[in-house]
Amino acid sequence: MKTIKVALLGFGTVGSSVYQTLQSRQSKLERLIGRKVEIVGVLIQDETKQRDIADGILVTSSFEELINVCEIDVIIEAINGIEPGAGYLQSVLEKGIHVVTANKELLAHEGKSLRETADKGHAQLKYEAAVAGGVPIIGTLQQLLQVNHISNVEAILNGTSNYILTEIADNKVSFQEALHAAQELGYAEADPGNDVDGWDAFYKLMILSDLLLGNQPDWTQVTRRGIRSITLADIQAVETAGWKIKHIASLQVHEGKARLRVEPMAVSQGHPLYEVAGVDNAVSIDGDLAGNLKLQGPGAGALPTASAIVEDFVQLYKETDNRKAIMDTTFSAEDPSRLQDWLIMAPSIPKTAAVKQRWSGKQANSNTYLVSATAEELENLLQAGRISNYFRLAGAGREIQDTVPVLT
Ligand SMILES: NC(=O)C1=CN([C@@H]2O[C@H](COP(=O)(O)OP(=O)(O)OC[C@H]3O[C@@H](n4cnc5c(N)ncnc54)[C@H](OP(=O)(O)O)[C@@H]3O)[C@@H](O)[C@H]2O)C=CC1
Ligand SMILES: N[C@@H](CC=O)C(=O)O
Repeated sequence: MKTIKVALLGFGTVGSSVYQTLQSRQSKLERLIGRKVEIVGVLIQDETKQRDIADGILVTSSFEELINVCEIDVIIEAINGIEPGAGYLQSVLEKGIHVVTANKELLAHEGKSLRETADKGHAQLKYEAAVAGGVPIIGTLQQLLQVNHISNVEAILNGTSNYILTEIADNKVSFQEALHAAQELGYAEADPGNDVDGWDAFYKLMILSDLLLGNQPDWTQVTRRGIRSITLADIQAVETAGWKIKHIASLQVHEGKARLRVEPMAVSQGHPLYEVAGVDNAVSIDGDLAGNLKLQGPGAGALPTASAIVEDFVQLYKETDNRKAIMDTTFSAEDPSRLQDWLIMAPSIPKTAAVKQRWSGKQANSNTYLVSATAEELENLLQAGRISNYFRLAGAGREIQDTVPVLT
């Protein structure tokens, strides 16, 4: 069984997280792909930096050394900017080495030419991580929405901008403080101007344009506005009017013509992007058959981006047998003695009931109780005919803070 040999270009926020994910998911990868995966080399810029990389893996600042010394099946690229990455990827694709990249700036500029080289070299070029971080929008559009006519895509594509707008609105921090936090969290680009001036979302929109329309518009015809000029006063005024400011990339097709824009917009409650907060990205798609679909999740950061990259990597090799289970797990029976949180509809719950009663302080009416109880205790209440209905709690707010006996 031949081992798959992988080289990483870049060992920053994304590259190091891909490294850790590939190392820690060895057995899962082997089960999915049917082959061992070995990282053979890492390209970096600064050889003096301390890095947590296992002995035996070549760490070098010379691309030539990496390519000449290591036998490589797949290159995972996570460095900044167009060059030197574009030149590196052209040369490896020519040789038939597969590429997985997170680099949207490079793809927006050179995607077409890289795809042509990949075709000639019989190599694959994958780039899920380049648009919307951990949200699988590329795969969804490529594989699952091919028959639909897509008339409208509206998306939050820059995690840093969404994070900054949310922080200013919710925590009243300054623009600079919010940007600094986004940098600390590994969300921002090496040059954060790319984020806050709308370039990053613009590049991602161009990648979507390539994918959906087979081409990009004249860049000078595309509106591109960032979030730099937005103040807390703007945000508060817009929110008072019942709207929220969101940085949105859009692609609208009308009468056979596409219009692309990147701009801060005021969105109303009920709009698919209204509730998208923090570092989350979301893509809302209108398909003529599917209707409106929305994909949402972390749009930046080490692990979500590594997730998209490693999923792409698996797709390069995944056996065609899709009946193979994705996860290797067994089933567990309900533990009747485990305390769980429930919303119970009941006229009253007797003090004698073996239920530890807790009240959230948010009861909608006097017949609704939030209780913590085991499945057995709940069953007893049901048997006693005390409960008209019950629901296990899910989502935010299920941590009940105050412990107040409900009944006297
Ligand atoms: N951060 C995120 O959330 C996301 C980032 N991306 C994209 O992934 C890529 C990497 O981002 P990120 O990890 O955040 O960036 P970082 O700045 O954290 O890391 C960049 C890495 O690339 C290396 N590098 C830079 N220039 C060169 C060069 N000329 N030759 C060799 N190595 C070089 C750096 O080397 P050294 O360590 O020596 O400085 C570093 O290891 C970018 O294209 C970014 O747009 C995509 C999705 C999400
Ligand atoms: N800087 C980017 C990183 C992911 O693409 C962002 O904030 O979205």
